[in-house]
Amino acid sequence: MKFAIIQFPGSNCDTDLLWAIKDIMGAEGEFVWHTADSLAGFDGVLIPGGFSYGDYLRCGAIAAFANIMPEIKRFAAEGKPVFGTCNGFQILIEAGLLPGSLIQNKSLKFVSKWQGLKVNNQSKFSSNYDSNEYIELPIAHGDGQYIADDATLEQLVANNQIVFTYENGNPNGSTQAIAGITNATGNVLGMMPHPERAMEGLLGSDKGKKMFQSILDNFGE
Ligand SMILES: NC(=O)CC[C@H](N)C(=O)O
Repeated sequence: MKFAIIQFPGSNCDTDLLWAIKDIMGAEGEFVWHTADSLAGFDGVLIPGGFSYGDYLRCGAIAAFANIMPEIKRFAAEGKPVFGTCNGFQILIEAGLLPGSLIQNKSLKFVSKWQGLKVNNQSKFSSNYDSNEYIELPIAHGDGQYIADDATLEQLVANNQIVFTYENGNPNGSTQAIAGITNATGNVLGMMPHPERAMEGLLGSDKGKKMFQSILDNFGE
């Protein structure tokens, strides 16, 4: 599979994502600048973290109108995998590809640490994990508090769209401790934690690998 890693002014985990998908997972990957208008030849989209456009207006709000976004929306509508971590999650929400909102952490403070998570393995992005597996991944954000109206939350639960929830503390005050969700059709995933920073034991953990392996297994030929 060949993945497009979308770069915006202010992206900062783009190289980590490319390294994760290419060097660790052995798939193909290439950077795509936000002004591009085609994803021809790609099988998946990875949107990195960072501070696109300096987080101005709201995190992800300006990136959601980038030239490449209509193409990412087409890609998502065709059922191809679209993944966003941290600022990538914020961009997917601002673009309307995922429901709800991400607002400032309840503490009003930026939080950067390893965070416990529980994994729901009933998704195409998590099927390689054990049922309810406990993992720890790095988080680093100021605006990670997930909120949504009651109808949206009910739909997320009923449709099994909540993939990652915080365990051992809720670092940003997210509703129902939500850390990552998919869209209704299960091919777009956004999450605040950074699996691309947990790809080998030497760096603290390789628990992020199962997420990328799930994408390769479930969306590859
Ligand atoms: N690490 C990130 O991607 C940060 C996301 C966003 N800029 C925030 O502070 O919430």
